[in-house]
Amino acid sequence: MTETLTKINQPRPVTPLGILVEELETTLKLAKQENISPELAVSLQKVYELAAGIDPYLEENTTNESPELKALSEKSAAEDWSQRFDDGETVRQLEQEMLSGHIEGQTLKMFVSMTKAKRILEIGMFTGYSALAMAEALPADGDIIACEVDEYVSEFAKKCFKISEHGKKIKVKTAPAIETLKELIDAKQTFDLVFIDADKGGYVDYFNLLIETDLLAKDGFICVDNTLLQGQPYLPPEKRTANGEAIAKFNQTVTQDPRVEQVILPLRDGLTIIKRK
Ligand SMILES: C[S@@+](CC[C@H](N)C(=O)[O-])C[C@H]1O[C@@H](n2cnc3c(N)ncnc32)[C@H](O)[C@@H]1O
Repeated sequence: MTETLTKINQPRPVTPLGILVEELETTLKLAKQENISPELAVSLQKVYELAAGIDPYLEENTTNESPELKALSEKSAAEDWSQRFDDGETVRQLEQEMLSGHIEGQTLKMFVSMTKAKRILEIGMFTGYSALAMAEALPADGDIIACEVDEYVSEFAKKCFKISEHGKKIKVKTAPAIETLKELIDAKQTFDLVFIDADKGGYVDYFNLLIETDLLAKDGFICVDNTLLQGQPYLPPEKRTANGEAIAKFNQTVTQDPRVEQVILPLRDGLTIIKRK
């Protein structure tokens, strides 16, 4: 491995749990400067250890990612995304934190195996981690259509797919996802599993298109990422960003929709699983 690939920037916390652990570290530091009771000190330490131990424990006890996924993840972390944006190579500011990673990738792989999905649609590919993770669980004649709006990151992902025997199952569509979805509907395409992980403001439209057409197979599943968006949907509404507001609206839309049933898994930044009733 080259020196550049091993020099990995540490991702900032972008999940409710990651943010909670960071806040607890600050709380502990502040508490140590105060004259707090030994009971409060013990209690705070216990709260911190309970929260901070979860992610490392999940990492330790989840099947390792493949060498190809590990390489893709390291290559994505080593890329200077701010520079690519400043140079006009990407159409928006991308960041390594967008990548789903080991635990979510393995979860998606499990869903593909459990549902015996053969056709997958991904809306929002970035450097291709989740697409390749799902491709690894697909049978040889399975396929994934991966939608990505950014040309630079599409090419980045395609290069990573070439080093995996499963990469050939992934077909990248570089265009706004809504256009690709409409093309797929016109072409009467149907998917067993759809993973939504793109612009949060588009989630409601993607969901409605999937449910109202045959794009989602009759007994198909939709997985939706970031549905806890750093805690914003359940924190005071006045503190929400535009993305937080979009996710709060999306969750409410799904909850009130009588055509579907769903569950939000508190995995990473929240992963919702939806099926038609
Ligand atoms: C969170 S990342 C996807 C991460 C990826 N699924 C993974 O697990 O590694 C979101 C991606 O969606 C793309 N995107 C944003 N808006 C889009 C749109 N309207 N159509 C297609 N892709 C879009 C962004 O360029 C970005 O690469």
